[in-house]
Amino acid sequence: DLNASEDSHLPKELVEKYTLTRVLGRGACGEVRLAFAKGSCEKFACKIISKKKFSVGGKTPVNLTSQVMGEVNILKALKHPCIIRIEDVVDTPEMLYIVLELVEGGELFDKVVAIDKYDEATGKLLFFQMATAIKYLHDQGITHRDLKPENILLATDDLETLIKVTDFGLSKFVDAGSMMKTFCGTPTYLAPEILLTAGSGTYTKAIDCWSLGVILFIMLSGYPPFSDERKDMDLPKQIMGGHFSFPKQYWSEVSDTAVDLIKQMMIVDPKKRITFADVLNHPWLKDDGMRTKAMALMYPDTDGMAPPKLPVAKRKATEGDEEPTRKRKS
Ligand SMILES: Cc1n[nH]c(N)c1-c1cccs1
Repeated sequence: DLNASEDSHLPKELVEKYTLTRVLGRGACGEVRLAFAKGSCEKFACKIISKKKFSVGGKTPVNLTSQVMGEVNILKALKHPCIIRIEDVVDTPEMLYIVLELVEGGELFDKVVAIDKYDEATGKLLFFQMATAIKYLHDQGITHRDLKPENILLATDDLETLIKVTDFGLSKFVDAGSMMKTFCGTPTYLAPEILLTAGSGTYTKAIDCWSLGVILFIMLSGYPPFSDERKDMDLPKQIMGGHFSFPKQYWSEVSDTAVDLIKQMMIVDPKKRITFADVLNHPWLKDDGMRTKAMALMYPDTDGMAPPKLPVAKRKATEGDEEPTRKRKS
């Protein structure tokens, strides 16, 4: 728990509204603490980001802060049952505090480790929610850029549960040295074009499709398509060459339709890769029973009937849109 001295470092604007307690997790951009709203005692997850990550030579460029705040305000406007909601943001010269919706089912990553792998029906139910959430983000002009099982949270401990995507849209700011950070971790979920175009920074929303294809591969088999344990080929070469397979030993119980979708999501050439609109129309997801269950999880108060689709205000063109764009100079 935070002791008084740590608490004293928190900004007044945060402390007057929330009590921060134990650490829930540590992400790439800082730690996440359990927070209680004063008065209602409603529980939240407070992400604490040190701006030192953005700073160049110890100074945080003012325009970068306003860009981050601009981005955070766009994210605050997002509203989807499978996307973690931003409740509040407190900005200070040194730190950024983002108060987020709390879910208590843990990370997809830990669940797959615990159960070895998902049965196909449950994997499809969770994957459909993820694809729906990312399609919504893309329709708002936002590319996630860092999809991995750690950024997919589960609402409950049940196998068939609502999922929540988190950590979207901020990654291009938090790791200002994004090229460094992008390449300092293991590129398990990284699309080949990021490795192939390193330095030019051109990328499109299709990178999210690749990453979600890798996640689906892992959910249905229990192991990753690319591994740095391979002796004959290093990880970047495996990814850029699309060197992955579906050995019978692990894939005999998985339908050909599911395998076909993974293959289409993990096409190396982003121009040939399936789009999210087509993912959602793929035969594997043409499953009314699954969709009824998903709708009931996403819209529980409306016996699964989705609310009417409201016209979405298109964001100005920004990074990650269809045309390959130059990544923001870091
Ligand atoms: C965000 C968020 N909402 N609900 C939880 N458990 C989180 C966490 C992210 C990272 C560690 S915990």
